[in-house]
Amino acid sequence: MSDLTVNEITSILEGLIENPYMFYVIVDSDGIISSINQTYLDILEMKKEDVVGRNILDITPSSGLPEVLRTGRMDKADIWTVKGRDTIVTRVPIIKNGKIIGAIASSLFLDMSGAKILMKKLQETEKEFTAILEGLIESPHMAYVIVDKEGYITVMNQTFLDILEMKKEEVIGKYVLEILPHSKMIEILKTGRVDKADIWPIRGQDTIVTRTPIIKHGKIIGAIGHSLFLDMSGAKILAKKLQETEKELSLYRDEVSQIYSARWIFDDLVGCSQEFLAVKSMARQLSYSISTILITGESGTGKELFAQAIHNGSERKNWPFVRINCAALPENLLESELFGYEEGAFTGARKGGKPGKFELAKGGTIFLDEIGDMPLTMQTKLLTVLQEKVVERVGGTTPIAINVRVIAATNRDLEKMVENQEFREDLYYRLNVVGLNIPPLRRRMDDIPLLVNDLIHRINQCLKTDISGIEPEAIDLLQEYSWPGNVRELENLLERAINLALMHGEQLIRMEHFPSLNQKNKDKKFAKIEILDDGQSSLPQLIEKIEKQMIIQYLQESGGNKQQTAKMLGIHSSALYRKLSKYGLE
Ligand SMILES: Nc1ncnc2c1ncn2[C@@H]1O[C@H](COP(=O)(O)OP(=O)(O)OP(=O)(O)O)[C@@H](O)[C@H]1O
Repeated sequence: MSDLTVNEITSILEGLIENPYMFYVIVDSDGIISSINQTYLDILEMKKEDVVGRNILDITPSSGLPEVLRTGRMDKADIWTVKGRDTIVTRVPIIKNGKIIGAIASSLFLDMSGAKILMKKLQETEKEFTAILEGLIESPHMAYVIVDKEGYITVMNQTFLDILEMKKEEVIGKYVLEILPHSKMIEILKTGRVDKADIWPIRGQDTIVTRTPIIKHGKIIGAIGHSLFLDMSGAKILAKKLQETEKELSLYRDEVSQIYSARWIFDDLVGCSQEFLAVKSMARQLSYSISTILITGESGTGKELFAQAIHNGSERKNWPFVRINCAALPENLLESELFGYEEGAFTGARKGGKPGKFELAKGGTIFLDEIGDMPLTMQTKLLTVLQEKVVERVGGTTPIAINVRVIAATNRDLEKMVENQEFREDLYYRLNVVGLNIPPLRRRMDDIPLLVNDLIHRINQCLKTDISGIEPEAIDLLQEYSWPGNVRELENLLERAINLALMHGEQLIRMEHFPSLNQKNKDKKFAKIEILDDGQSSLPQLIEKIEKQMIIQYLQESGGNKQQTAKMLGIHSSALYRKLSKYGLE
């Protein structure tokens, strides 16, 4: 406004204000009227030309404008009677470059009948409010006290009086600390803070107390304290229920953390062969990352152990490790197991729904075992989840964000499955961000002595036995076998051997305690001879044929490990090398 002249302001206002319920007058710095609207002229019963150019005091002797011109102060909402009608007048100085160059008076006309209706409504509302307040104050479930700004009690309801076993006249007008020595009301008066839902004992009963200052015109004029009284019998039932629920909850929590936890750590993974150590060190590295991992390897090689160790070596170790066997469930169940379901999603759906494994694994790791056996339609759904990082429960519509590391495992040849269109190629690449291949036991026969000792120790603990060890010949026997069932098979055979040893009253495991292995080794050798005996070869030729066949067979069984093959053949490795070159098998 300060950049405009009085005349400019006048013309703007003249254009704007043609409101019959508003009147205004503008004067310059000398109090000379420069503009006036029709509404005001009608009140004065004068014409514009008789008013403009004259001093405001000539027209309205009691005008407040000269005072505004003198002081530069604004008059907000002054009640002003014009021809017997009350109006609210606002007077504003017009200031330009720090100087008062004029003033405006404008007023909103109040129609008095309207004002009366307003007043009546206000009174009614007030009555209603008072009734509500009284109702509240007299509520038997609520204790109430009000103090004035000095801390003297002005109101106390019957409930509070009953608790204190006092009469109204004994408390009203008393200093609050005299009646309630530990009251915090004085602090509220001093600080103006609000205490919402404080737990406070009143006569030995814990109650929920709220304390609020009463503020008028920015000043604290008192304070209210009220408490919600719990019916004690109800409260006790509630408390009992709460305790029971808490117990139940902690039981579930324990159960969940027991079920969904990983046991194995890297130190438990036994092996000293080059191949095994390389895989172990790679897995250790992977535990620091969050990438999805695909663990491949034959059945019983320790894929799940590796997955657990990776989880336990990661930052997620205190969160769940949730395993799901994708081969064990039919397709429809697999979906609800993985993603959960909402109440009423299908007949038999549990009330309240059920979280899926992805939800349960929140913050942790989900281990998708036997991923190669997942049906194609589920593969598509899994791919979407991995891409979008949200799951939707079966029958639900709300997406749930998941923060889960995925480790998948399979003993199947996924690449071949992709070729045969039995496994989605895009899912394969999404899972195989990092691949970890656990070598079969026959490719790392050097691990056998260590593994055997570790397994004997574990089986001893489990069966509460005390087998002292194993004889070297038995170890040799174990190292000659091809272990199609890998470490799991070794574990089973050892357990059987321990039982046999104990039955014979022995503490040491010997070759004889592996009858099936002895038999298998014999069968294998006989089988080869039978196949090779064509009845036409001379003896030296036949011997050479047998030798060549055996070398090929053992090489295959040991995964090309020559040292291992030599051991299986019972010859020195240099002899094996000579024979390899003799038969063109290098
Ligand atoms: N390096 C190891 N050190 C100690 N024990 C091992 C090792 N590898 C495997 N085992 C033993 O072998 C058993 C089988 O391991 P695991 O279940 O992890 O194999 P897997 O490859 O996941 O098998 P599957 O493909 O059948 O699910 C384990 O219970 C464990 O006792």
